[in-house]
Amino acid sequence: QHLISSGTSAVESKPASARPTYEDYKRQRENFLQAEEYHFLGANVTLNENEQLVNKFLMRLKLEEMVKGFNDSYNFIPARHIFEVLDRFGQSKVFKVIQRLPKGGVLHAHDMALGSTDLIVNATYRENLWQKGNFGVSHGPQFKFSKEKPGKEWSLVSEIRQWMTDKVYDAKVGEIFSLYNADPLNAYKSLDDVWSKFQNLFGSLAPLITFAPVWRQYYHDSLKQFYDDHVQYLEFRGVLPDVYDLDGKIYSAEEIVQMYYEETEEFKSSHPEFIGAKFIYAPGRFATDDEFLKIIDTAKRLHKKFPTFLAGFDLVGQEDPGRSLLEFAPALLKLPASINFFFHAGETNWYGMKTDQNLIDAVLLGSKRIGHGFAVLKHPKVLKEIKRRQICIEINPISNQVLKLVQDQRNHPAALLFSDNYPVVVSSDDPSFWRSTPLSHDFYVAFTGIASAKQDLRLLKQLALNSIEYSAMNSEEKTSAKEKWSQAWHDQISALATDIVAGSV
Ligand SMILES: O=c1[nH]cnc2c1ncn2[C@@H]1O[C@H](CO)[C@@H](O)[C@H]1O
Ligand SMILES: [Zn+2]
Repeated sequence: QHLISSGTSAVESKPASARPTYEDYKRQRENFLQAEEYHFLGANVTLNENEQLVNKFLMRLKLEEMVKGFNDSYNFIPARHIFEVLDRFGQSKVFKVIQRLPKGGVLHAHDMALGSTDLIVNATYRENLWQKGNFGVSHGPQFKFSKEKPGKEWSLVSEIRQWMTDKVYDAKVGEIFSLYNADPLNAYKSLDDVWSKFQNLFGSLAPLITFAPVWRQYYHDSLKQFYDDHVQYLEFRGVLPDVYDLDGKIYSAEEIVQMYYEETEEFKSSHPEFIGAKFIYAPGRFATDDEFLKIIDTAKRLHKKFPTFLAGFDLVGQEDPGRSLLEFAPALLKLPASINFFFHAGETNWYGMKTDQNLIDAVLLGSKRIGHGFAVLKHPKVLKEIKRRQICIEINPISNQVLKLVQDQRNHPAALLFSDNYPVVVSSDDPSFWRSTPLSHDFYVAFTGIASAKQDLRLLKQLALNSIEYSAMNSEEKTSAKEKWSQAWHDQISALATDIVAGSV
């Protein structure tokens, strides 16, 4: 009898008193494997002729890389820390194909860590920038834009650049605003250790990046980098820090979101293939009750002023020491139901603590998507609910590695989500701080390191489609987004197919 196609499941059928014949066993085995593939994320996707050609090529490359890794996992990029293998991505042909594919949208990324470090370096070439202190081993100087010298210990960056040389100065800035370390496994002793450096990065970067002209430019240039990585849509989280200018003006939350909105509109009109961007207001989870009252008020005001550009609300910061969703629940439940929740939850290695319980609260509070959900496998009932309610899990593989939840991507819990068609998207969280591209590095790691060796182009296509489906766009926006993505996908697949036939890829 067939294990899968016959009505009786493996569990229902009694253990055989006799052993199966070899033929029966082989047939059952065949059915078993087929059933597994049947459940894969992407299994429902069909591929046309060109896509099949690209798929065959891509799978040959993927297999080559996997066989090399299977023989010696030291050769396998996803098995190693990204900082040890950053230059190896560029040598991978699979990576090159992934770079060219339209990947849909990034639904999980953060305001001050979107664009590459170059953008931060560029900002330090602006006039009126001052610094206090020197470049140390673990931290940099303080920065500030100001018409006048802010105090005795401050010097003009333009003057320091003269004696230091631009080359040296740029390199120092690049080092300071990144978690990159050539020896990452020794550099960071624990998750808390790397998180403290990570959190400090945001703090020290803020005075540089929150200068209004830089704020706009950084966001605009980041969108361009996403676009160049074939990402056509973005939903990003932001804390809305104090943005300032040379006249001493401090911008309100509304004014900051207005800047994002204007830059997005401008970018859309100069890049017609770009679908757009939305903003998720995501202040820190360390807020006191009093601060949270103000946060709630800001969320309501922003929701009123930007009913579509504001996608929703989230809370950010290290989850283990941070306050739990349960603590905020009374206030959160009073927010109008039209404000979507996109909570970070279960970004932890702990089990049975308040952190992984955030997953349950995220579900019960009606979160539309869950950021990371790293601990979700430990909560089968949550797994059931996210499928039933179609709550999308936003996985960020490289973030999880750099922030020390997983060392070897083959151990990433999202493998289960990929094996059983869960609602899931792949995102990059803070690509700036790990020197990765807006999405290609994470897609590559997910495709080769987390997914089954058997999962193919259909997985990548499904992930792109999911990023539209589970976005905060309304149905009309989604329809037009799908058109733009389909067009780009079709064009790139055709171009790839041509290159493959010509042997030029
Ligand atoms: O993966 C993450 N989990 C939780 N918080 C994060 C993550 N990445 C960035 N931030 C938080 O986002 C703020 C900037 O928007 C930062 O303050 C940082 O704490
Ligand atoms: Zn995040």
